[in-house]
Amino acid sequence: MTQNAIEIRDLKKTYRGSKGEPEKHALKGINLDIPAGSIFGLLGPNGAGKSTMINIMAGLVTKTSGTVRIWGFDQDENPRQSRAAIGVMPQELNLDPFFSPHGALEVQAGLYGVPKSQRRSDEILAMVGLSDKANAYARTLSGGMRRRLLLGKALVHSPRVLVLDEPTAGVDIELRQMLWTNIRKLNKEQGMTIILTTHYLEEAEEMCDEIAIINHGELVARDSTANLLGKMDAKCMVIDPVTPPAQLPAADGVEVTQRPDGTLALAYHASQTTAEDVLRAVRDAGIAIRDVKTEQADLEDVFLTLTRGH
Ligand SMILES: Nc1ncnc2c1ncn2[C@@H]1O[C@H](COP(=O)(O)OP(=O)(O)OP(=O)(O)O)[C@@H](O)[C@H]1O
Repeated sequence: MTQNAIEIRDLKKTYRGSKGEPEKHALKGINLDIPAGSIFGLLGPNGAGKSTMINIMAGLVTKTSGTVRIWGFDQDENPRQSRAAIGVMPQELNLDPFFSPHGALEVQAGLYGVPKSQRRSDEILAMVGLSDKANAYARTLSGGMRRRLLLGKALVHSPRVLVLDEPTAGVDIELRQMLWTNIRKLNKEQGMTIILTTHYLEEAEEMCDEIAIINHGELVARDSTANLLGKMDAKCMVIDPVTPPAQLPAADGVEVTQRPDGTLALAYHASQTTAEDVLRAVRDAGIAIRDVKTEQADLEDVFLTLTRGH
């Protein structure tokens, strides 16, 4: 077994500008190793370059320069083996309306040269919960069913590495749980390396062992989820006082601002200060609390924190 499922070296992608627009440097020299057997999160704001990177791995977009090895196979030197090692569940729900789910899996298996005797279409349909729709027209499938079928299609050639581009964007809780369960199962039982892009910090926190963050085509962070979340523990408690405060609360590690609506925003780091410490500072300042809520750092804040100084 190779140690790294993916090895990316100095990967660059420049899109030519259309109609007099300047060219776009979507990836500016990425170096990244993704350990075999991990669940790896690729995070970044819109336009950061995530899809470009994934599509290069999948062989759907041509890189400008650099090397990509998938399961030890260099994409340029061993295109067939590197392609066989990876399966991709795309973001768009593009399915051929004329194929049933069973038909779609068979066609996909054919494309990858999987012999009939080794096809697992029924097993895959059962896994993604589509057995009862095996022979229905794709156009009669709901959005959630289509997404499950796309996951199934990515699995027909039993890839070592599974890439999921925004697997749970806009899906309901039930489907999200199902996708998460399936992904964990593939990782645990088959040792499949999973790479997923997501906008949801919660998803990354719950699913991923390690995370890379890209911004403007550059890698700005790469660490274990635990370490990154440690850096992302900025919280904010918002207090609505019964009467305007005579003095502002003061405590170590707490930054207080008065908002225009009369509420007090108390920013702190959960790893250093507890909510109880913050509340005590409020009470010590003689402030009676009408209402209280907490705001968590979202990906946007995390980015600001992580990219500050870059
Ligand atoms: N075919 C293309 N031609 C020109 N520019 C492109 C093309 N595809 C992407 N880009 C540009 O490259 C940059 C990176 O885009 P990319 O889709 O990889 O980002 P992303 O991180 O996947 O964003 P999202 O989360 O919105 O999918 C963006 O500025 C985008 O406008």
